[in-house]
Amino acid sequence: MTTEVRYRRVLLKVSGEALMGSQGFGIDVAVADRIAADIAEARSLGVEISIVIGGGNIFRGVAVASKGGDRVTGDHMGMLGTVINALALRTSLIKMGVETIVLSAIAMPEICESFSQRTALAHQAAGRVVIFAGGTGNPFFTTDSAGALRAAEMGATALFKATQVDGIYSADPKRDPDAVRYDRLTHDAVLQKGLAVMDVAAVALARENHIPIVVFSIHEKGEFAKILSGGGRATIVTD
Ligand SMILES: Nc1ncnc2c1ncn2[C@@H]1O[C@H](COP(=O)(O)OP(=O)(O)OP(=O)(O)O)[C@@H](O)[C@H]1O
Ligand SMILES: O=c1ccn([C@@H]2O[C@H](COP(=O)(O)O)[C@@H](O)[C@H]2O)c(=O)[nH]1
Repeated sequence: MTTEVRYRRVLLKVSGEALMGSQGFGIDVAVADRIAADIAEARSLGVEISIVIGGGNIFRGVAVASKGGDRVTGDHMGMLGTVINALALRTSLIKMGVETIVLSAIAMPEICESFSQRTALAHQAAGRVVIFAGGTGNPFFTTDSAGALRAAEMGATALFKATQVDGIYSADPKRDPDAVRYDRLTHDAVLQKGLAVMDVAAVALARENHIPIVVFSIHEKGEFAKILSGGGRATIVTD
């Protein structure tokens, strides 16, 4: 079915941290299944969706660096965590009947195919959901930057960040109860105000490629499809 939607081709950045549910670490399969159901619902609107998955539920390189360890090794560990998450989300999507392929920025041919833009576009054209694992494949980046990068490479008309909060605030709402939520912002304003919901490199790359960013809560069931259909609760960042 094809319905009237805000965006026809989107890159969805899924929070790794959200995957752990209330467990405190790792993957709660029920949460992965729920996120997969939301993706399947959005797809049924006729939207082409590719996904970058984070790794915050498993490992972040800065955790090693903050304890005096080697940042690059820590980042390698973080990127490997995103591959684990990608395999879990693929399993959940396949259970929902959604044809899904994992492409990794770091070659591991026994486990999944390697990323190339050509391969990714071919899978997308064949109607598959593509999950990009391994971030950008480089240390000192995040999966938000990978999201902006893959959005540009896939010709996505929006970058959706499905995260722990329901939009962008004047400060981190988890730390500042007086933080005020924005409905709309420009890329420039996000950068100038130093709003840390996404890293600077990701916002700058989206700005350069005129890709809107949509920040919404991953915890609200059905929100992804609602926003695509013109409703829902999100902060929308445009030029
Ligand atoms: N100005 C802000 N507006 C909204 N959230 C903010 C802001 N500043 C900081 N944050 C925090 O940023 C977090 C989202 O960033 P982050 O990418 O680290 O998490 P994530 O989406 O769970 O990703 P992952 O687990 O994949 O790394 C929010 O949960 C929120 O607490
Ligand atoms: O391009 C990338 C993407 C990620 N990393 C490392 O992985 C972890 C997990 O990613 P999150 O975006 O924090 O969810 C990240 O902290 C980095 O350590 C990377 O090195 N390069």
